[in-house]
Amino acid sequence: MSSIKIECVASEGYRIGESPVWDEKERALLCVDITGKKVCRWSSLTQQVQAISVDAPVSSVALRKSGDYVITLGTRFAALKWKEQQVTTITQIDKDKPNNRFNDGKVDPAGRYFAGTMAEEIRPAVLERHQGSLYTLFSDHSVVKHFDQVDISNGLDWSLDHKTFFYIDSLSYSVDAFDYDLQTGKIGNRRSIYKLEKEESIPDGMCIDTEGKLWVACYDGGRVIRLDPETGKRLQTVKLPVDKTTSCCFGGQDYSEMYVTSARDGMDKEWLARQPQAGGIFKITGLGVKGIPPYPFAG
Ligand SMILES: O=C(O)[C@H](O)[C@@H](O)[C@H](O)[C@H](O)CO
Ligand SMILES: [Zn+2]
Repeated sequence: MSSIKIECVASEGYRIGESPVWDEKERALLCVDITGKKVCRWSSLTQQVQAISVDAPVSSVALRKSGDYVITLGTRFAALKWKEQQVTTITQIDKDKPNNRFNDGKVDPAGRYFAGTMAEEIRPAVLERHQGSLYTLFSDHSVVKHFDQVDISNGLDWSLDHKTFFYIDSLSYSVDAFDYDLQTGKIGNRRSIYKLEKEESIPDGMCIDTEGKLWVACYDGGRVIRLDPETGKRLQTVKLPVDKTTSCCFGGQDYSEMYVTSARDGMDKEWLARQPQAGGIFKITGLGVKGIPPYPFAG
């Protein structure tokens, strides 16, 4: 049995830290602070964070095949050049919904950028319901909407055989699966594979490991849970020293470390005093399982 170690590697105190992605080339962890309107990069070599401020809530970041990054910014898909600190809009969605913004996003194994939207929150998990949709940005920069009526579009990933798409609409308290067609990027046959237990609270970001098991960050649950999508059983719980754990990814040497982002929005003074690391980035080692490299956007 391996021994699990949890370390806060960046205590920047992000308002809503999200979308951790390992950038192997830079040996760095990318992430965003959604309401803090920042894209951040923590270098494992220097242990320092660099941040680029942007003009709207930035909800996810992904690698790009041609180098640099793509982001979801407000209701836009955009390109981000890191060195130049330059943001260029690729395309805009939800134009008829001025109160919407993108939330979590991730690139599929064929290089398409999936990301969903939600209404802006009044406070955590309180918002106008059913306003969100799930979108895909293709490499030719065309966009497809898969479905609407989403509350809080969140975690997403693909099975190792690329035949299943996993997805979380947070307020359904469920982790769902769809059949996935890698050739076309189409999804279908939605079903629930896991319903969160009360103390697990709200399902948020997620990622898959090399054994095909899902890791889900539980917002207000202060933990990540490992699920078997085949049996619908929870296999493991790893608790963190903060309640608002938002998302997770694997990174580091051979993708053997897990990185977990967290938030502090919605916490009062007393709560923050009890959890001074809220909004930090955590590194978990000793899990005894690895992840897979993130796919870069092909466009
Ligand atoms: O991190 C996200 O994905 C959202 O943008 C957050 O706001 C939380 O998930 C939400 O508050 C929990 O329900
Ligand atoms: Zn999220």
